Amino acid sequence: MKIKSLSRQQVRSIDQQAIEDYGMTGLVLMENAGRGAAEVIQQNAATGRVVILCGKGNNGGDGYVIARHLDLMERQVRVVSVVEIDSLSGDAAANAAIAQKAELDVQVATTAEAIKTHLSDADVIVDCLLGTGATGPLRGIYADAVKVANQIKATRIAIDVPTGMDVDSGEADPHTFQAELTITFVAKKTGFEFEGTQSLLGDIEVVPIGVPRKLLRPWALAD
Ligand SMILES: NC(=O)C1=CN([C@@H]2O[C@H](COP(=O)(O)OP(=O)(O)OC[C@H]3O[C@@H](n4cnc5c(N)ncnc54)[C@H](OP(=O)(O)O)[C@@H]3O)[C@@H](O)[C@H]2O)[C@H](O)CC1
Ligand SMILES: [K+]
Repeated sequence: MKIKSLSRQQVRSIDQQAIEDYGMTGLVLMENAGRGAAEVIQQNAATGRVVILCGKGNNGGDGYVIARHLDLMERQVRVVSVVEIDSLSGDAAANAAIAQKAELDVQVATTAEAIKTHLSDADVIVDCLLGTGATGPLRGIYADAVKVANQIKATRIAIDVPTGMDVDSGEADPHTFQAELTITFVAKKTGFEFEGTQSLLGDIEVVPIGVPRKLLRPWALAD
């Protein structure tokens, strides 16, 4: 089923309906998102060390799921959290805890220098810093993290939306993550259609996250 581009509000309400009306859980949606993204990463960047930059919200939570599934594929993978892990909550905190209990390589780096150190041997950099919860210009360590990531010679893959890009308007912060590939959930986002976003998005792959067809029908593109 092809879904038309969705706004922040639309994709977040689909999330809410899947949970409230269909009884799905955020953890199931996050697992589907992360597993699907890991499979697309494996298809597009099949070798080398993957370093995943994680923020404090559910976009970051996706990163811990992606790490677990790439580890299962026997990839070398490292998570770099730009915030203290105990500042995470909900599904993101749950997946960070699973990753740590699984003894995955999880590092906390809250300065540009520390981030640079942990990115220095990356062949692939995955942006799980901010997704549809981002508002306004990049704050603090997030701007630093994107700046450092854009300077490293590696394949850059954005999860859901390149950090720094507004998901509705396509407006890009001066330090927006420059992706070769953007893996986005449920559907493309309205902001992706705007002038100048192509050079930041790279190729776009849409990953379904298990939301029932009936729920998606109102946004389906006529076949
Ligand atoms: N149905 C789906 O598509 C699913 C998507 N998933 C993923 O979840 C994210 C959305 O997660 P959310 O927690 O709502 O938001 P983010 O992770 O994008 O943002 C987290 C927090 O970051 C802070 N923030 C916001 N703007 C900025 C900024 N400009 N600079 C710095 N920090 C910022 C803010 O927290 P504060 O406390 O600082 O205000 C945000 O709350 C979605 O994109 C997908 O990746 C689910 O995994 C599954 C279903
Ligand atoms: K992102």
